[in-house]
Amino acid sequence: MALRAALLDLDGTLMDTIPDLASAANAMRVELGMSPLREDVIATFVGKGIENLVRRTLAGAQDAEEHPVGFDDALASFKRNYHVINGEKSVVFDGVLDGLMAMRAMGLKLAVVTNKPEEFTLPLLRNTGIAGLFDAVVSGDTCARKKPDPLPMLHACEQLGVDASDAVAIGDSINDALAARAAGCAVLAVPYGYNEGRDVRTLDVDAIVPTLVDAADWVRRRQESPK
Ligand SMILES: O=C(O)COP(=O)(O)O
Ligand SMILES: [Mg+2]
Repeated sequence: MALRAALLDLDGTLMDTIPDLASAANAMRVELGMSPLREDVIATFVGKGIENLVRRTLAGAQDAEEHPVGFDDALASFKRNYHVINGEKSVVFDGVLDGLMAMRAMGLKLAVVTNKPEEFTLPLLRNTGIAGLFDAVVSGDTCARKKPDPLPMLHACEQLGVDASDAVAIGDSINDALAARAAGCAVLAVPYGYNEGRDVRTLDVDAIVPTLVDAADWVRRRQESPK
């Protein structure tokens, strides 16, 4: 079967959002009387949604307690700070616009499937001018469960009116790879994102593509000789 849709991860795949996420995370730590963390350390905390980012930032480590003391205040502080700077230093990665346009030209429907909550996702897509390229947006709080659960991928396919087996998910992390596999989608990974600090070569994916232009080429080849 020919592919009919692509499901794009946001943080680490479409956009480099680490400068803004790290600023908000560090503003939160400073408000709570803690010292700021290095940006590259905070980058390893991104991927499982902002509640996890806040937990990990409070702990200064990936393994964090489920309900640390002061979590609600910390989350409120993070959100307040992130609303102020969301998008300020975030940039669309090289190849994203050309890759998305190539996929659209091939007739694919496009959706964003991100763990970022909708209140941050929608303004970010609008302010960077790429919102109009997508037929659907599934955010971290759209469904009852986030990636790595398959639900957001399945919901995006439903919104686009395609079977999950006719969609390719493109992401930067284990959360995308697990969700896409469990949903029955094809799955590609980009190597330039975050993946919680791990090498993307450890992921179970159909291919690693250097950019979204290469992802579009992979789709084109697959349409020419379907499996
Ligand atoms: O919010 C996160 O933790 C990561 O978001 P993503 O799913 O777009 O990578
Ligand atoms: Mg990501």
